[in-house]
Amino acid sequence: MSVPFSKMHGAGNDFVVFDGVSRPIQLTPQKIRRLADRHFGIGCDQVLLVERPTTAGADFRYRIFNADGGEVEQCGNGARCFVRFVRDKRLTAKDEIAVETLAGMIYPRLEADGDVSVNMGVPRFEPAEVPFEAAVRENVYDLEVDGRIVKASILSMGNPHAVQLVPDVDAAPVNTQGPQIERHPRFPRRVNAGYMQIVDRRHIRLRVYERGAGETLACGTGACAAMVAGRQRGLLDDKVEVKLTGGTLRVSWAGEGQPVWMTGPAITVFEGTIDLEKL
Ligand SMILES: N[C@@H](CCC[C@H](N)C(=O)O)C(=O)O
Repeated sequence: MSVPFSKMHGAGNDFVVFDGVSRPIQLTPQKIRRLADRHFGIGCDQVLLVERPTTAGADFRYRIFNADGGEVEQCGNGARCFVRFVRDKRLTAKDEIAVETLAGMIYPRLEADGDVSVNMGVPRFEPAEVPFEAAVRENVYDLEVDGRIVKASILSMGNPHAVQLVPDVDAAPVNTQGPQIERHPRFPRRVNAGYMQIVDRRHIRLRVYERGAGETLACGTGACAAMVAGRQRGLLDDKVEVKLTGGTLRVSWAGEGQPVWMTGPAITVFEGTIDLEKL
């Protein structure tokens, strides 16, 4: 039986989105890999599934699957597309939505100009999230990669990130070193590897080698993690524009213990139907 889907993107990070509220959608890792395949499927970085909530007070449950088929905790660009999707499909009329994710609740808000802002929650640095014995100054850790020491800020935006400072993001070894960091033995659940160039105190450039998806044109949680990492190193103000390959996001963070806010676009590219049984 064919089911409807929407093909969406947020700053070029692209998604296949299913409505699991109106009908049950059964996805397996193998089906997700096939859907995400840019030659044999629809093609996307992540598959998103909107479902009824299981938590009191939540409006929806939002599930995220990387292109490699694995279910993950959080996706920032996806959260914005999620809002556009539930509004366009008339699954809610609310502007502010309480959303259950594997990483806990998030609270996205549709803005008057069509952009979406998301309260992405409080960044975490505690040992359960950061598998290193000793914190070092400004949350920067030494990682050994190919016999060389790489300095990275390690933190969780619900999902794990390792963010490096680089002088020129265009020349950063995103696709050579990124996969090694993603699967570095220090990260048993793997990690998203970010490369941040500081332009000035209110502007950064960023590329991210995403866990389970490879380099994407934008990573929302990666943008939040990079901004927090830059703030911890004393290099950024509390409101920053993050320029990614596929677009720009606005991120603000007042400091430790406070949530990170991210604002940016959420675009529907096309809609279609697909027979999940025949994948
Ligand atoms: N593209 C996303 C992050 C998706 C999940 C990530 N690859 C992970 O495995 O944690 C974003 O916009 O945040």
